[in-house]
Amino acid sequence: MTETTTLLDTIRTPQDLRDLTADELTALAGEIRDEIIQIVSERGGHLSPNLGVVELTIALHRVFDSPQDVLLWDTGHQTYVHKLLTGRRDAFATLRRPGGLSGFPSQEESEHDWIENSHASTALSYAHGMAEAFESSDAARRVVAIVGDGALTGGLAYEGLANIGARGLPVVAVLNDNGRSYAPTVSRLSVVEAETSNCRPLIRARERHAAGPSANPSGFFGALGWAYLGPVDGHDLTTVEQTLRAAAQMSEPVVVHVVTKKGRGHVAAERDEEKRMHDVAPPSSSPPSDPRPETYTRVFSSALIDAAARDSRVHVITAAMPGSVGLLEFERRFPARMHDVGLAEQHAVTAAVGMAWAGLRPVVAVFSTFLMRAFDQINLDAGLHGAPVVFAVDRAGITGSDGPSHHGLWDLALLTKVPGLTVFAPSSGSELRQMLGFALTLDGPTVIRYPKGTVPSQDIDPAPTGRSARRVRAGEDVCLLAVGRMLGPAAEAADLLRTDGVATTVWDLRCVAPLDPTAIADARSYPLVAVVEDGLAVGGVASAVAAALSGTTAPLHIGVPCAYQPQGETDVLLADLGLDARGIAARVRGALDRTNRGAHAVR
Ligand SMILES: Cc1ncc(C[n+]2csc(CCOP(=O)(O)OP(=O)(O)O)c2C)c(N)n1
Ligand SMILES: CC(=O)[C@@H](O)[C@H](O)COP(=O)(O)O
Ligand SMILES: [Mg+2]
Repeated sequence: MTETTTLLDTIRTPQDLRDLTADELTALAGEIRDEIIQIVSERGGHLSPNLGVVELTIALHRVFDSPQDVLLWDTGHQTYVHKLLTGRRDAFATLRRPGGLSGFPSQEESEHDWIENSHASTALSYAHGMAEAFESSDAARRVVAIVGDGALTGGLAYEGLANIGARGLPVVAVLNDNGRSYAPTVSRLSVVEAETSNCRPLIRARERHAAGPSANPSGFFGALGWAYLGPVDGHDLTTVEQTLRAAAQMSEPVVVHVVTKKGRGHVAAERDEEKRMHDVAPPSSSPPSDPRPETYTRVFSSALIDAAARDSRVHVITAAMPGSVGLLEFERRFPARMHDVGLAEQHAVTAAVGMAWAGLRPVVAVFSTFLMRAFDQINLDAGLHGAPVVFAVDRAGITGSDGPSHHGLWDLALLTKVPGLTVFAPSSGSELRQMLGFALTLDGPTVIRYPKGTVPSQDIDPAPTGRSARRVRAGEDVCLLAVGRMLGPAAEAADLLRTDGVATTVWDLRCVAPLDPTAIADARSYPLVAVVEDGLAVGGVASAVAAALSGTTAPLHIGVPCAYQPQGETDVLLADLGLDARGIAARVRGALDRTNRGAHAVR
């Protein structure tokens, strides 16, 4: 029996949308929501951002001729509808799986996709560049940037707005204003626009959309050289389409301000006060355990609350991810000391230096991958001034299904090059807790980097406090220097090596900048040293150890190649990279064999 053919089944390319009636479009929107809710519920992913842009995406693909016209999705987590309408409906069930559809746009997947990374606030910069090129070649191609209200709190977005406005390039910027990042969006430009242009709060301007769009030369966008259409109801497909068609005819930069509801059509999402079910974890394969397994993020959250209870100078800054980095309870306990600066990591770092200068003890809680855009601020605002800022760098190392733009692989290689920056890598929850308490006593900048996921069920050889590394087991053939969560696999690899008769010492480095002289002095006495890190193999901790051991044995670099790593299950990705016990042991055996062959060759 043939399965019932749905309208969605009939959409193979965006052109198939053109002939649908208004009723069919409404029915299609319902099918799309059902599909997204089903697949995300089964696999995890970004739920509410996508439910909020169903009508908008349909209208965009009816008005503009992708890929001749360019649709640039900022941050890209809200492109599931776009993927369903551009020939990927059959593959949609592979979303975020190894080898499956990416959770973000992917040029490899489709000619309709452009911006692959999920790092926010970039679309208008890409749009500026493409519009300049089309202008110079008289190419009749429209450039459309779809930017969330959260993404519009990132500084790079303003740089794009200013440049496009100054050049008067015919870019259409669709402001998808659902009032939220994860939490309610701070410093919402859309409110500024509504108030400035109409001296009315956005909520009253929402009533205005019924009167239809009107070009508005005044207001914030007008000051930057943009026309402004809206705000319009982003779920009223007819109005959105009309407004986009009006914008498509304009020969100047124009903002189309659509007001959408994050999670539209899914009651649980609409009621989720924390984050409107922005992202949903895949259902756990194991039965819920009580208590919940402890994660590094939850340990950080608890340790920070304890530190803040002891010291009123402790403040914390997040860049629009309070829940993801574990600050919700802190915010409930110390609302005046929790600062959400929006999608603005560079601002977060330098504001923290300002706080430190004025006598506070600021902590910046941020994903490793997103912190990288603030390297200059860490280096020359925090590092150069030796400011006592603590960076709680979450999601360090391989992170899993979000793929190459989310793995936190560059922090060790970059942050260990900042003079005076202390870098800790805890291997357990107790170490993380100790390190945070200790970092808040230091008079210079400190990084504590830790991975996504649960802490080891038991510490390997609980360590004394302080900065020192610690030796887990004594031996004399091989010295493994483990970084952070790599202590577990390194200790297991040591057990495997010992069954081969290879005496192996394992160090839990704990502090990777500056390196612990005790561990380095010990490592000098071994014929073979290996550094195991879930960061870049070249330029990271292993390179620092090689410099420290210079003149003696050059260490094995057991880490991640300098390449973009795919999406997948974290443990599988780590094993594929040789960062599990078997892989580490195999690398060491190989080095020993080469050493032994070399010794035989010399005789
Ligand atoms: C530079 C950067 N920092 C943090 C994030 C994590 N992040 C992903 S989506 C999101 C919220 C985006 O809000 P908005 O642009 O309004 O899009 P919405 O989800 O509301 O559609 C954040 C903070 C990111 N993608 N990029
Ligand atoms: C798109 C984005 O950047 C975040 O939503 C990210 O997907 C969350 O990652 P975690 O699952 O690690 O919280
Ligand atoms: Mg938003």
